[in-house]
Amino acid sequence: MARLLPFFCSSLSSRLTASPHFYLRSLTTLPLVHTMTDPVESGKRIAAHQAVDEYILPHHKAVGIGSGSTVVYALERILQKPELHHIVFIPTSFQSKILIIDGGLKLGSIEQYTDLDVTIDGADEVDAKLNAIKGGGACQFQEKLVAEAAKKFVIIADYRKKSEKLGTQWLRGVPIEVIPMSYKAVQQALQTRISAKPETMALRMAKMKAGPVVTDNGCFVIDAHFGPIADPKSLLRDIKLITGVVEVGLFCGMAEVAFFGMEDGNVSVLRS
Ligand SMILES: O=C(CO)[C@H](O)[C@H](O)COP(=O)(O)O
Repeated sequence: MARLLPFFCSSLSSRLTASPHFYLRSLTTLPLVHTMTDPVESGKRIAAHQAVDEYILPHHKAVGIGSGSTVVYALERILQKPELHHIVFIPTSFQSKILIIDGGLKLGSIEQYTDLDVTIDGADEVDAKLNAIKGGGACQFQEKLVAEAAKKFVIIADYRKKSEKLGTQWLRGVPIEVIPMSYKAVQQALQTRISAKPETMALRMAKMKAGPVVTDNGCFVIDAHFGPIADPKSLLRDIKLITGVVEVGLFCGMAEVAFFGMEDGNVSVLRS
């Protein structure tokens, strides 16, 4: 686990380019380090462990697994609980598929399992009404698909993600997945056709590769920052109506609960 941490402390883009086998080997073969000095990593872990303990239960049959660095701690907890190992786990990205496989857990697909007991996932920002910005790892389409298939959608995050209003903590913008040939048209429409104007907007570029980030679905991502978002649902609706938009990283009215690992070592739980 200790070797796993520097990898996940690195930037989102390097997360996408580094080999997932690196941390999965660490997850399954290295002794776990139980004392953590980094409050962010420790926050992710305590939130993830408590959420798994409360929401992933031995009678469950199919569970969705989100993407990102916090989800690794959910997998860590699942691996510690043999009574959960009969469950089929449904990934939301290449990253979470490899996590499930290398953890020796049962892998299913969203085509096989359309009704899930619960989906557990990280987030980039969560407001007081449990609306969330997601897609920092460019996985928002599959994450939304798998979250919508679940009876319960559970968010796990560290204290930095907790906010009163979306757009005030996560300043990189709302991730918008688009069909590649449409990215210019979508950028133009974002400036002219929706009521909330983006303050900043950029095509997400890859690191260690010339050109844009390409999602697991072969699409591009535009990050559009709108400042504090007054009405996340109506912004979501407006953006989705733009031709070329595949999915928007605004998850409105979906989460049943969010677990935030706080700096003081406690977990703050926000329920709907
Ligand atoms: O939405 C996501 C990926 O598309 C992640 O869940 C989100 O970016 C949070 O990541 P992390 O747990 O690494 O902070």
